[in-house]
Amino acid sequence: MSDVLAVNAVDLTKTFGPLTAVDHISLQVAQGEVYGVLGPNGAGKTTVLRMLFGLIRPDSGVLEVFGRSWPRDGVRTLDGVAGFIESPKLYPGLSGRRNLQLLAGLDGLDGATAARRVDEVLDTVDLLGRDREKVRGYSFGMRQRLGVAAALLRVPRLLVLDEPANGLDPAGIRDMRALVKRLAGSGMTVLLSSHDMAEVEQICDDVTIMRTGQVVYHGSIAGLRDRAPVPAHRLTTTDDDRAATLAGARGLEVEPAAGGLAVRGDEKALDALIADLVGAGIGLRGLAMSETPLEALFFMLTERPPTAPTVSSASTDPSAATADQGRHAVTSGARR
Ligand SMILES: Nc1ncnc2c1ncn2[C@@H]1O[C@H](COP(=O)(O)OP(=O)(O)OP(=O)(O)O)[C@@H](O)[C@H]1O
Repeated sequence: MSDVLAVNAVDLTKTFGPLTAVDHISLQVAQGEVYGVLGPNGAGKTTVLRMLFGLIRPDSGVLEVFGRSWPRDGVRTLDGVAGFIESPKLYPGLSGRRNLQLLAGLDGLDGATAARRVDEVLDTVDLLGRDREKVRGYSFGMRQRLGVAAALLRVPRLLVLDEPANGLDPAGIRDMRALVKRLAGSGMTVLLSSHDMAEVEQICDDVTIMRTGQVVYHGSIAGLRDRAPVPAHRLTTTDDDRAATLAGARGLEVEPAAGGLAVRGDEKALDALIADLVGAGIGLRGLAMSETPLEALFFMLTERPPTAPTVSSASTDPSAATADQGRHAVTSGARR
């Protein structure tokens, strides 16, 4: 495997009229890496992926895929790249298998090779057994997995998935995550966009977090964990007013929340609060973490005022790049 980056985006910017959808973003995805681009709706994730797939052109900046770029290499930029943006394009009136056979034919695979590859990829995405049914009858999750199968037909070096679990039910999310993990385990480079911190945490090695077109963090998931704040707990008691006073006295941040109080602060202080509640004769009806530490950090990064400084820093952690060193990658599954 060469040292060339799977994706190297430097200072990428894209505007739509007055809106700067992607604002001087940089990011690098090494070969073999599972890289997440994370952000809330409208952060600019899909716009980055569209630029990678050559569906739109950046206003400025450089975007290389395995060392190739659209202005220099045209459609060869997508050699070894597969995936899809938003949802895969499939023929609903044809079976899953037939869809894949057509695509294999378009890619010039001979009959025997095509048949073997189609079987392999159907097996990989767990659709063998349902492959002769029309796509029209597939669940949304099955369609997404068929889209991944279509991408895998080409034995890509880089697989780009745009929010692959978006809109899936819990079982569909579980299956899709398991599939992406399996692919990642096979050594394939994966670039995944998501708005779900838990998904990225489970699947990715490194992440770029975007907010309104800008990078607010990039670096390793491990580095992100080190920065995560104490998560909030949802506390429900028989007397929330007095419980709030006691929480405040213990130095905990407390605010009203649906069905009780949101309490944030040191775990020892939280333990002491429980003892205080018991001592004061206040009944405890519920105490549960209402977000994970990483979710707390994600909301902090993507919902605070935009003037706030970025969380990542170059400091001593080489994996924690600053925003102006930025990294990014995006893709879509356009077949050419
Ligand atoms: N073709 C376009 N014309 C005008 N505005 C656009 C266009 N494409 C995207 N935008 C705007 O650019 C911003 C970023 O959109 P983008 O789709 O990249 O975000 P995203 O992070 O992928 O969000 P989502 O998860 O909702 O898809 C949004 O404000 C969006 O409305």
